[in-house]
Order: sequence, then C-alpha cells, then structure tokens
Amino acid sequence: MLKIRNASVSYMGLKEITEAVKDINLQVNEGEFISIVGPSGCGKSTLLSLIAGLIRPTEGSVKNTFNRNGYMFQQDFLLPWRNILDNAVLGLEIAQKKNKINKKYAEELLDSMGLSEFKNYYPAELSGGMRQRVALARTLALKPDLLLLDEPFSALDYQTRLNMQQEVGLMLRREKKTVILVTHDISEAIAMSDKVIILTKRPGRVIESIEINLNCASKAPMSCRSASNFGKYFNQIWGVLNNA
Ligand SMILES: Nc1ncnc2c1ncn2[C@@H]1O[C@H](COP(=O)(O)OP(=O)(O)OP(=O)(O)O)[C@@H](O)[C@H]1O
Repeated sequence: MLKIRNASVSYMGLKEITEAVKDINLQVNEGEFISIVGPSGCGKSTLLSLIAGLIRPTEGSVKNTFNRNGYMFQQDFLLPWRNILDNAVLGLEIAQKKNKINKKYAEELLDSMGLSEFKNYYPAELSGGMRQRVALARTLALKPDLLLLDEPFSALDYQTRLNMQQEVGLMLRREKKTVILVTHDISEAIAMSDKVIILTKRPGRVIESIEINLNCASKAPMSCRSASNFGKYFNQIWGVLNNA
C-alpha cells in the first residue's frame, strides 16, 4: 500500500525556491489503477518521483510498502545497439536477475504484446507503438508490484495511442497490477482508471479525487469510451481542471 500524508516538495535553486507540490494526501491500495491529471508544470512528475523514493518530501511523509516499483516514461529509452529481446531483458540484467526463468518471462511478455517476430530486430526498425510495448515488457519483466507511468503514450500518434491504451490497459488489468498513471489526457484517465486525482496548478495540491464507475461491462478502455456516463465524468473533470 502507498500512503502519502501532508507531503510537500520544494526544489532549492541557486536564486529561488520552487514549491512543486503541497500538502498532498493520497492512498493507493493493491490492485487499484489511479490516474493523476493537472495543468502543465503542476508537479505530477515530482509526485511520481516522490512515490518512487527518488526524492524525499520537504515536509510530510510517504509510506510505500510495495516491494518493487516499475517506471515507464514518455520516451522509450531503448538502446539502439541492442535487439528487442536484449532490450527487454536489460532491466533484469541491471538488477542481476537475468536467469532462464526470468528471460523466458520477458519473451512471453513480448509474445503477448504481438512482438514474437521482432525479437531479433533493432529499435530503429520498429514503430513508436511497438517500441513503447518493448519498454513496457522491459518494465514488467521485473515483476513490479507498483507501476508508475509518466505520460507513456503522449509521444505516440492518436490512433496508436488509443490502441496502446487498450492493449496496455487490458494487460495491466489481467496481471492485476497496481498502477499510477500521469497523463494530460482526460479521456485516457477516465477510460483506464478506477480513480482520477486532479491537481491544482503549481504548487500542485489534490483538488479532487473522482471514483470512476463507467457503465461498461468489460474493463476494455476502448469500449468503455462509449459508456453512457463517460461524458458526465469528462465534463466533471474538465470543469474542475479549468478552475484548478
Ligand atoms: N530538479 C528540479 N529542480 C528545480 N525545479 C524543478 C525540478 N524538477 C521540477 N522542477 C520544477 O517543479 C515544478 C513541477 O515540475 P514537474 O515536472 O513535477 O511538473 P509536471 O506537472 O510533471 O509538468 P508537465 O505537465 O509539464 O510534465 C516545475 O515548476 C519545475 O520547473
């Protein structure tokens, strides 16, 4: 479980102090899919770094009892000189966990993402969406308990982005992962999450936390976009964001 209590982060510059986030209270339970939305520069990435333990709060506390955290970013950071399989096992290598079983699991992840035929290809030979899937396989190969996704689809074209939301959303639900997704895209947040957290402009504070219960039998992000109450959530979040 993750529990953040009254946490604030300030960056000490040479000339000034930048208050990035302020008085954040947040709890994330196992298996939950949370999205964080907010205006540009409001401290979303700072909040993820705080959760991952990469930075400490200036005030307040962060208790993260998830064993392993996995990160995925807007850029895929694949190494161009390594083929796809070697990229997918890179995290395992760095963590000194590359063995036969774990390597096989990484291969299975690539298979499940439709990349079976591309294991010997190099990143430059793949499309943006395929590269992001490799980056996700590299992250999931480490079997993280908590996944921190920092705008992972924002560099993709719109159609690829929708496809990735669907594929990644379904996979993470299947694997029952706990996920915190940072995004600028309100529709993406609604289609993928159990809860949407809205931050104010900098210093980011939690202005609203909205439980999403779409009238949608499946948890598939694409079909959930046509749920009868999707528009209601969109307008609600849009309204809060515009006053944030
Ligand atoms: N290492 C740092 N040192 C100083 N200031 C920083 C540092 N990292 C972030 N900031 C500042 O903190 C504020 C919040 O930045 P952050 O990247 O967390 O916001 P964000 O919401 O993720 O931004 P965006 O929506 O543009 O991706 C910004 O004003 C930024 O300039």
